[in-house]
Amino acid sequence: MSLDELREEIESIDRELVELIARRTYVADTIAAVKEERDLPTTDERQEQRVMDRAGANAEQFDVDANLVKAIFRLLIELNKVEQRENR
Ligand SMILES: C=C(O[C@@H]1C=C(C(=O)O)C=C[C@H]1O)C(=O)O
Repeated sequence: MSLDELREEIESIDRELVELIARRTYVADTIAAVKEERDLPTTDERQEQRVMDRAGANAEQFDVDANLVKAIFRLLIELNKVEQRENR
């Protein structure tokens, strides 16, 4: 594969990543509505821990750096909480 072709592959993966981030964020909107209905706080630390543990396990399964993947998930969780707070 040429450098240009490899970069095209990266470009396509980057687009998919953004699409997945958008989908995760859209779900947060629905979660915000459910939490508001049930009078629950935006932050759920036990759920965050489950998400982080799962991210670490998935990283190991795919042989990528677990700390790096967890850092990305920390950002995704914060993004979700900002979105949820804006929607309640
Ligand atoms: C999405 C939720 O809200 C928050 C965001 C989370 C996430 O982005 O995974 C996890 C827990 C909550 O602090 C949830 O409660 O599931």
